Parts: sequence; structure tokens; C-alpha cells
Amino acid sequence: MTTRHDGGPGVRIDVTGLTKRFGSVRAVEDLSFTVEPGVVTGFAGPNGAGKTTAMRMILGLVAPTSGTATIGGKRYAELRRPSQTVGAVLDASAFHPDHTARDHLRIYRTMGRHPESRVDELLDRMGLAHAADRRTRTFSTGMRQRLSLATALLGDPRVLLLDEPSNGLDPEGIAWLRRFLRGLADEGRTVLVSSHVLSEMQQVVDDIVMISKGRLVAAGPLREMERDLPATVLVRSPDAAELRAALLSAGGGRTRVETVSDDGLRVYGMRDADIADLAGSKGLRVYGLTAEEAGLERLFFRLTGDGDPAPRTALHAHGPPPAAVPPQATTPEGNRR
Ligand SMILES: Nc1ncnc2c1ncn2[C@@H]1O[C@H](COP(=O)(O)OP(=O)(O)OP(=O)(O)O)[C@@H](O)[C@H]1O
Repeated sequence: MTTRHDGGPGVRIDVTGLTKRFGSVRAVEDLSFTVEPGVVTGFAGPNGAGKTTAMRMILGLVAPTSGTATIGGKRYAELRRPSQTVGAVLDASAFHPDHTARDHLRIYRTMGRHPESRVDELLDRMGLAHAADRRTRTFSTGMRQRLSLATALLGDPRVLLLDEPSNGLDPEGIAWLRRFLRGLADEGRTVLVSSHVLSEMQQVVDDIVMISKGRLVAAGPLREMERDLPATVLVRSPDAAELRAALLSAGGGRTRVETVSDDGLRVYGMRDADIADLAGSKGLRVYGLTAEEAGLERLFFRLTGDGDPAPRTALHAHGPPPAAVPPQATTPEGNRR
């Protein structure tokens, strides 16, 4: 077993040929990937791609139609002390509204037979000590996410599976979550975190498993995938048609130009300064130039062949990103309520 981190033995997740059909719905189809310890692995894909179903199969909550998922070489049902091996958050809202944060953790602590000291330790670590005796009905989304994570960590598990943990978090909450996930990986843990917001995931993950319509699209280190993407520049110009012709003519076959809106072009294979110079020399107006980073969204759309996503950096041509979806009704220990 390998780990890219020095902090103790790591536990790998192996998913092999995993398939789940619900009647005629192919939720997960012949999915194979590994999740390594010591890094944060993003499980990315649009709504309905099959992320939750795959995670539920890894956790033994849904029986696969075929294929296997193992944690440290064992299926979930074969683990001797599951809550000391795997912590999971599939739903950050599954709390009894009248229980306090401390009540909640004490119940799960008792069920998992974890040391009593874990409750206060985790309330502290999650920044919830001040709210320990408040009823969870008064908790904000961010506080609920933190309490879910605390529950998942009660058994000090080496493996964490988190389904859309950034859902509903404000920018400060997302920044906290990023630091938290990085800390878990730095402790040598195996961290699989799903999200349908690819741009958000890009800032925290080391490895990525990308799925679409239940199938694997790509898997591997994010940096390597990004390297394969050509740099692009978004250009906003009221003379877009003329500029497009000039770019193609000057680029001599090395430059590709995509029309993204009435006055928006995406240019492949030419630097922003060269585009500005060319436009100036032809007397064409340019109102905006944005060098785009090789983003996960572009990678995803390129790999799935579904066309490029709406440009968000400069042109805002196609409206806001999709809304977050509510998580599923499952407790951190995986039992439906
Ligand atoms: N119990 C079920 N019965 C029938 N169909 C299901 C069931 N659970 C999931 N599905 C279907 O399987 C597909 C994958 O759903 P899943 O929730 O795993 O996707 P997801 O990637 O987690 O999406 P989201 O980001 O929206 O949560 C969807 O078409 C969904 O409707």
C-alpha cells in the first residue's frame, strides 16, 4: 500500500467495476478508481452523475449490482470496527433538533464506544465549543457541517468520505473547510470529498475522480490533468467578427477561436498581449481580455464532449452557476432516519 504522505500507515479505497442499476436507471456503471491516503481526492461530477450512490456503495449502504468497493482491502461489512476505520458525512442536517451539539456527539460516542474525551476535543477542534450546549435547531448551515464532521471524526478514522461538505457554506466556511481537509490529508488520512461545483473543488484537491452519467471520465493528479489543457484567453470586443478573422489569419493554423457570445471570443494558442497588439494594429476595439486558468470545468466539458461551460471569469454571458442541491437523508453513521 502506498501513501504520498509520511504520517503513518495509509488506508486505500479500491473501487473495481462498481455498477448500480435502480430498475432502468444506470446510476453507476462499471466504475473503477483508487483513493490514496495522504491526499485530498475530489469526487467530481454534475448533479445525478452517481457520486452519492457510489459513496453509499463504498459504505455498504447500497448493494452493488456488480463490482466491489474495498477499504484497506476489506468490504465495509467486513471491517471489525467500522467507525474507527471510516468516517462519513452523507447528510449534514440529520440531527435531532432538540439535542444540543454535546448531546449529539455523546450519543454517537456511546454507540461507537469511543473515549468520552473525544466529545470536548472535537467540539474544540471544530470551533463549536461556544455552542456545545445549544440545541441543533438553532445551528447555521456551517455549524451543522462542522458538527457532522465532528461526528464522523469521533472514532479517529483513517478514512473520511464526505458528500458535498461545502453545500450551503459561505466563503469563510469554504475557506475553513479547505484548511480542514488539507489538515486531515496531512495527518495521512484518506479523504474522498464529492462536489458538483468543479471550480470550488479545484482549489482543494490533489487528485480527482471525475464521473459523468455513472461512468468514469478521468482520474489522477489534478496538476497533471491541468497541464494537458491549452491556455486560453477570453476577449470581449464589439468588433468580434472582424477580430476573429484577424486572429485566425495571424495565427496561421496555431490559433483557434471560439465564439462564446455576441461580443465574446475564446482564443486558443495566442497570448493576451499579442491579441491586444493585433487588435490595436487593425483598429479593432477590445473592452476586456482575461487569460483563463486551465479549469476543472473546462477539463470536464472537454473530456465529456458536452461543449464548453459558460465563461464566468469575464463575460458572465450565461447567468449564474447552478444552485446547490440538498443532501440526502442519512446520518453520519450511515443509518437512515
Ligand atoms: N434509490 C434510488 N432509486 C432510484 N434512482 C436513484 C436512487 N438513488 C439514486 N438514483 C438515481 O441515480 C442517479 C445518480 O444519483 P446520485 O444521487 O448518486 O448522483 P449524484 O452524483 O450524487 O448527484 P447529486 O450531486 O445531485 O447528489 C440519478 O439519476 C438518481 O436519480
